[in-house]
Amino acid sequence: MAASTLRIALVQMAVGEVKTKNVARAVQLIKEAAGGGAQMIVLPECFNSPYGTTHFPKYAEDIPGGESTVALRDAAKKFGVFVVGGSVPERDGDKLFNTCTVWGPQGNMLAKHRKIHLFDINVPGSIVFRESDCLTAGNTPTTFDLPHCKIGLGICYDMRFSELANIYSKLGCKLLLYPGAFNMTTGPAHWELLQRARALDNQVYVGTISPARDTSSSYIAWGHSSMVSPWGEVVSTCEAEEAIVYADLDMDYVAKVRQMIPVLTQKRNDVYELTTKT
Ligand SMILES: NC(=O)CCC(=O)C(=O)O
Repeated sequence: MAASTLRIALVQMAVGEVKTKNVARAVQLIKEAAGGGAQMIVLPECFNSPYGTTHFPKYAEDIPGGESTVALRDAAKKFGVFVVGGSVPERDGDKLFNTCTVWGPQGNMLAKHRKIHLFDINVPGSIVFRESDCLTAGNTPTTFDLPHCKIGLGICYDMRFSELANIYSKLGCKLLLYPGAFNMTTGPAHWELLQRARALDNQVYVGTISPARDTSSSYIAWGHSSMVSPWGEVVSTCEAEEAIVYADLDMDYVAKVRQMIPVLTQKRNDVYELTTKT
């Protein structure tokens, strides 16, 4: 494989009520994906806990130090891979966050992203959800570096906010990752559309990573973890069941797309400008 190519695995894992089983399953799937040649392995949003505001306080942990992120650190080191740990409910003093950690092959923590945009929606007759009933929002865009490229992180609802993706592209990211758990209302309508939009607008690869669908849970995830190319095409995907989605990302292709349609250098910063406050 060329040095500019990154083999990534998106782990759409089944998440149940027993935290220790979820963590053990994540480690097992990291091992399987590493065996499949993945250099970076990404887990879904809330991989250690069912997704729901009644569950978050019960499953929350300190970071670092909590059992779920310690298991990710150890797995990254044992299998010699980069691990993007989806998210876990994080406890920090009297506050809870929805937090993604990233681990390098030496067991070093490379990044920690707290979900910036909390999922508060009301679609009458379909779904009402208020993460802000128990979570606090993060305030900082998060990037980290692999030898292949800079990567930007968002968690689920963060994907709806194009400004965050635009900031990541402006910072030099060639890949954006969104562990997420869309549902049976917004999933079919918006999941792929948003992912392709973020990819096309910013001429980056975009990966989404969902839990597998569990029709017995109170919040039913849409699934369909996927990788989209900087051209806006879905290059790897799956349905709703547990799966590992592999994709070989060619970073030279990012440059080719940007050269052919150079929108990123054609911005009219004399007319408008994007800035970040952190
Ligand atoms: N976990 C989430 O943030 C869900 C976001 C979602 O479903 C959406 O439609 O946005």
